[in-house]
Amino acid sequence: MTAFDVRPITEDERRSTVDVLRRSLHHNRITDDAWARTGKSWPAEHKFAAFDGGTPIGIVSSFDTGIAVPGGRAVPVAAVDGAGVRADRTRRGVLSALMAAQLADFAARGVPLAVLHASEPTIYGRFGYGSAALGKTVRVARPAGRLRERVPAGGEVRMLTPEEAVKELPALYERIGLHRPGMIGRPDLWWPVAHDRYAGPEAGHLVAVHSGPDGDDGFVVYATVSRRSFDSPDEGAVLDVHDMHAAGPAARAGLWRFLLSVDLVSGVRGRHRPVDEPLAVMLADHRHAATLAVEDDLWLRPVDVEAALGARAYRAAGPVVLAVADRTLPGNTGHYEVGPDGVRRTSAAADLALDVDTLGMLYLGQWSATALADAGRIEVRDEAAVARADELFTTVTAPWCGTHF
Ligand SMILES: CC(=O)SCCNC(=O)CCNC(=O)[C@H](O)C(C)(C)COP(=O)(O)OP(=O)(O)OC[C@H]1O[C@@H](n2cnc3c(N)ncnc32)[C@H](O)[C@@H]1OP(=O)(O)O
Repeated sequence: MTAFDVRPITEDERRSTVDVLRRSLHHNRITDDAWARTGKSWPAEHKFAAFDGGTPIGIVSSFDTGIAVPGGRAVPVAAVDGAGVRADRTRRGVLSALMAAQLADFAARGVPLAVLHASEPTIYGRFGYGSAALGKTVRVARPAGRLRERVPAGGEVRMLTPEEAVKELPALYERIGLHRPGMIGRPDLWWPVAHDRYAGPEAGHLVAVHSGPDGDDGFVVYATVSRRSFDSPDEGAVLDVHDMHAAGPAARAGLWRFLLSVDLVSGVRGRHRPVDEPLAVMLADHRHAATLAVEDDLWLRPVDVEAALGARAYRAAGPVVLAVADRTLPGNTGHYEVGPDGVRRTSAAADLALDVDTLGMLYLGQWSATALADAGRIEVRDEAAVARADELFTTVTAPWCGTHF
């Protein structure tokens, strides 16, 4: 067993703790220049570190923002944007102690939900996080891949200079709004690292904006992966979409039309796109779009189960009583009646029993109760309640985060 103390970090410990995270993810230590540009993204606030003597050996970090939940409300959320333990101290309970401190802090501050993107899917279930929104990796082959004629059109796409992108993207993201369950707000501290991709000294990304009848309504940040030769269409560059948001179908189509029109390109690839983005059926030949992978993207943990359940809307169906078990935050363990008229704790017998991480999977509408029961994640005590839970929790639009953090 390694001896260590867990406590919030001080202002002076920001840089040493960002390096613990970076080294755990196999990045070099941050340079002075990069720290000067992006250090604002790593404030001391909301960070817990494990220390051996004065030396940090593990770190968890989060920032506060809002998340769209089914029904359209934006609810406060803690976005966990870093977790790492020094390689010689792993598997000794350091992350467990940090997560316990962080979750206790979220609960004490009344934050109803926490979210993260996981480096590995086996880590966070034990801390109550469930895989709540998937993302797909798509590739459209060029030059054959082109949009059908009747796909919405009419707007304009213009490329931004790095300076324009730094100035315009934050307001544009806000204007587009959190229109899908799972989308999160991007606070000021989120942007410096993003800006570095198109405006930093090693910037490899380009930015294009779509304008419709009411002004700017979509943007794409993409990188060009060049090839050695342009001798055949198969050997052109690949455009890698890093960040793309659109306010509606016309803006989305306009941005894809633009990407598919760039010369000397053999393919356009997007990672962690919404699973229901209808890209294939926007193409003249849908086989020119291939889904290469569907992966876990956003993980969600109800921190205050009653407040979390009460924050989202439900479709019309009879109520169900859920028995929720939560080992890390035992105050959540209990029975909850969930229906279109609201949510309340109850002493009534449970229809369905599940752990809090499975509730996280159900919450944004990605997984049906039927699928989770079939997978053995929901214990069914009343068979008829499964169909009611499907109806209550399902969403028309697939959840999607679309923000890397
Ligand atoms: C939100 C994000 O930032 S995602 C990025 C996460 N960070 C990384 O992937 C960086 C590289 N990895 C690491 O730094 C560390 O291995 C961490 C942070 C993932 C885990 O830290 P540790 O201190 O080793 O975790 P800890 O000892 O508390 O493990 C708790 C349990 O999780 C299990 N576990 C921890 N990491 C992993 C893993 N990568 N894969 C499978 N199981 C794991 C442990 O075996 C242990 O299980 P047990 O309770 O049954 O004994």
